Amino acid sequence: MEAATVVAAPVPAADAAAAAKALEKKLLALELAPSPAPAKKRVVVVAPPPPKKKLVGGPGGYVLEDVPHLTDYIPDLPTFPNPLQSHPAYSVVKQYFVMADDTVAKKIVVHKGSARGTHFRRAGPRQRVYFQPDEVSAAIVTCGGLCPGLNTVIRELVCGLHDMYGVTRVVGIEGGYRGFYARNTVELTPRSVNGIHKRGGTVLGTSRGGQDTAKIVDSIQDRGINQVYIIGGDGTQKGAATISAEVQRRGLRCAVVGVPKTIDNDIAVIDRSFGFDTAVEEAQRAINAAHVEAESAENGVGVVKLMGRNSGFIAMYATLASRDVDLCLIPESPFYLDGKGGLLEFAERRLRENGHMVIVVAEGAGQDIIAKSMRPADTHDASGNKVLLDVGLWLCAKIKDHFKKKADFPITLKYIDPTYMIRAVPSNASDNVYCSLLAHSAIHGAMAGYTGFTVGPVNGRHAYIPFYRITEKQNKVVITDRMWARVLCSTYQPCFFSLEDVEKAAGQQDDDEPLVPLVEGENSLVKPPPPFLSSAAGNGAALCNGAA
Ligand SMILES: Nc1ncnc2c1ncn2[C@@H]1O[C@H](COP(=O)(O)OP(=O)(O)O)[C@@H](O)[C@H]1O
Ligand SMILES: O=P(O)(O)OC[C@H]1O[C@](O)(COP(=O)(O)O)[C@@H](O)[C@@H]1O
Ligand SMILES: [Mg+2]
Repeated sequence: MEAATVVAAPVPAADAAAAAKALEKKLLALELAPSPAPAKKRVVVVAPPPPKKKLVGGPGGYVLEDVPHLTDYIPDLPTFPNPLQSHPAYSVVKQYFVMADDTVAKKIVVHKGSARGTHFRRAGPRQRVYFQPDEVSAAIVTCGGLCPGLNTVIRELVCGLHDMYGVTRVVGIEGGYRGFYARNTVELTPRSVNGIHKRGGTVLGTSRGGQDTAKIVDSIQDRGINQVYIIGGDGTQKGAATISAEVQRRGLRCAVVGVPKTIDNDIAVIDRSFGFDTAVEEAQRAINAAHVEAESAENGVGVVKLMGRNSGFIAMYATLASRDVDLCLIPESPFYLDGKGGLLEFAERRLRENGHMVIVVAEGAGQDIIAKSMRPADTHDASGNKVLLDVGLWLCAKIKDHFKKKADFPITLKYIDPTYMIRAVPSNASDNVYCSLLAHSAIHGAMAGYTGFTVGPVNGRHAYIPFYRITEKQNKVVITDRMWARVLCSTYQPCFFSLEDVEKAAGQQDDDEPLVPLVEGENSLVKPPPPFLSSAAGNGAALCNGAA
């Protein structure tokens, strides 16, 4: 690679302090808010200031958003030849080691004349490592909600460390973050984890909340742990970032590595999260059941609730895969029930046309509209995630009420909530392979002395991504992207968009993607909208009414 300039961009301490203060205020407000079922006591996270961002510039607008390295804060660390060099399986592999300065482009589609843009450090084994196998003491922890593949990642971390690098000291932290200081560790060996990938859940247990960074790092220090593998979602990765910052502040020779987990696929930057593929596949069984029930009844309605707190990816992909779904509702796309272009009008029309319909609803959909007719629970879980109102039950009640008023139109509605069943299954074949690659990439990074990163595929190539990149925003379905259009096109459901929704979605769209000027006419989403899109509907704001 061409000569690069190192530009260290410090995150202002004031920002970190303000963020910690805002979080404290938020948590305090939650603590004071009346709540019918108070959540467990939450621990306020007083985060150490995050380490400086490592940005490396190059020609043509090339930017490497690099990850920290142990040598950034511990000079003169000795290095050793990578044991893979003499490994019978790997030594014959041509070009097994990655080039030291290989990077992975965040954007794979380029436009003529555009800058080379953001890159991340390529994952993979390096020729020199910063740990001797017999001095490694690794710990693995799983946090947050369950997700298919957790056990596979645990297994592959243990076996990968052992088989590739000869590491024998690996412990599991039980019950999530709080297990660092509230529980004993459990020894993990290739033998003890051998068959765990065939089981759902996590053999280590998991939890929400219980985040005390200082105590966690005390435990890391006291136990002599020098590689920590933290498997979890967006909340967990935020926790990992604070742990990593504290480890660096204390000058510990300890690599802190995040492995992204979330069934919701809501983690930014990476192509997808493990368990998502399994979840979409498993969701098909519920949708099939709903379809069979709906088809077999007079005016049958099958409603399936799927997971997706803030991001509707499971619902969207399950809908596209199934082809039996008439209506897909996701958190990112607000909807309304009554009036022209509303959900109930659409349901009636679809039932009259087809005699049955299937609705897939993500658990985070319609929260605003439900809150208008239902007292919000106004409570958060131990990690600070908002507890959702049950959109599935609410929607079923609304549909039943609507058709009850129509004596000549009896319906049969069946509601299926497979959410926890889906989350509890073991990962499928493709997720299993993916989990192995994630685990191996994580190990290579830690052995090479990198720290403070989450591992994951970016445009198909595994990369080391700084924590701040993963935690700064969630991955969401962009309703003005082509993928959501595919859903609308396959279901012929109303799009319910208001101009406000479109503008909001446009703000979430990738800045790097220029709007292609149409050869003829205007882009339909650029104001003013064509007359057929602006027909005032139920709430007077819908852009299109789905009268397909
Ligand atoms: N902003 C945060 N800072 C530090 N730790 C956090 C933060 N948010 C969540 N955590 C911790 O991460 C763990 C998992 O978070 P949670 O949101 O429940 O699940 P997930 O990681 O799957 O999103 C919990 O132990 C929680 O205390
Ligand atoms: O009942 P729980 O354990 O709080 O889990 C419910 C939540 O967990 C999830 O499955 C995954 O969320 P996380 O990735 O944040 O753990 C969400 O879809 C869902 O809202
Ligand atoms: Mg989460």
